[in-house]
Amino acid sequence: MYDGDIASVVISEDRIRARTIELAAELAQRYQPAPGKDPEEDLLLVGVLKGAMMFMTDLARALPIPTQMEFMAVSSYGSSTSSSGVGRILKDLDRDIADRDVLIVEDIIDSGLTLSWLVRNLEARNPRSLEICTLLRKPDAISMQVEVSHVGFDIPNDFVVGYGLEYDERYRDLPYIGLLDPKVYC
Ligand SMILES: O=P(O)(O)OC[C@H]1O[C@H](OP(=O)(O)OP(=O)(O)O)[C@H](O)[C@@H]1O
Ligand code: HPA
Ligand SMILES: [Mg+2]
Repeated sequence: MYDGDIASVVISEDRIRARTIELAAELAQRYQPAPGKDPEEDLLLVGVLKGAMMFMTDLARALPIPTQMEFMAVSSYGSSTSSSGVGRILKDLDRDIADRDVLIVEDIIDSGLTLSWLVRNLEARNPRSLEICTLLRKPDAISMQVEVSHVGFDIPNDFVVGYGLEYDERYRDLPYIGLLDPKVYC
C-alpha cells in the first residue's frame, strides 16, 4: 500500500493501541462517573473531523466509562503541509454543551492554531469543563500555546501521515503513523 511513499514508521499500530488504552485509563480516572448520575453528566467527546476520526473511535471504545460523541469540522488556511489558521466552521456541534464536561479529541497539535481557535470557540459556550486529548503533539512546531492535559506521543517536527492524518486527502487509512517521504510533496 502506498509503495515507496512512506519513508519510515514513526509509531506502529501496536504502540498506538497500547497508548490509547493507557490514555483511556487516565481519562476514566479523571472523569469517574458518580453513582446514579444523569446521562447529561456523561463525558462528551468532541472529535475534530476529519483527522481525529480513527483516534476518536478507538479511544471511545477503550474508555471504560459512558461517553457521548459529537463532531466538528473546521476549515484551515495554509499550504498542504503547514497551517496558518482556522477559517470557519464547516460542521458545528449538533447540541448545546453548556454545563457539560467536554473533551476535545484531536489527532495532532502542530502549530496549535486549530486548537487554540477551537478552545476559544467552545469556551464561549460555557461548558462545565473543557480539556484536550491529542494523539500526537509536535513540541518544536507549536506557535500558539494551548494547554493540553492528555497527550499520546510527542513527535519530531516532520510531516507525518496515517491513522487519520493525510496529505492531499491520502494516507488516512494507514493503520500506523508514518513519515511521508518528502519526495511526495517537494
Ligand atoms: O496545530 P495545527 O497546525 O493547526 O494543525 C493540526 C490540525 O491540522 C490537521 O487538520 P486539517 O485542518 O488539515 O484537516 P483534517 O483534520 O481534515 O485533516 C490536523 O488534523 C489538526 O486538526
Ligand atoms: O504532520 C502532519 N501531518 C498531517 N496533517 C497535519 N496537520 C498538521 N500537521 C500535520
Ligand atoms: Mg484536523
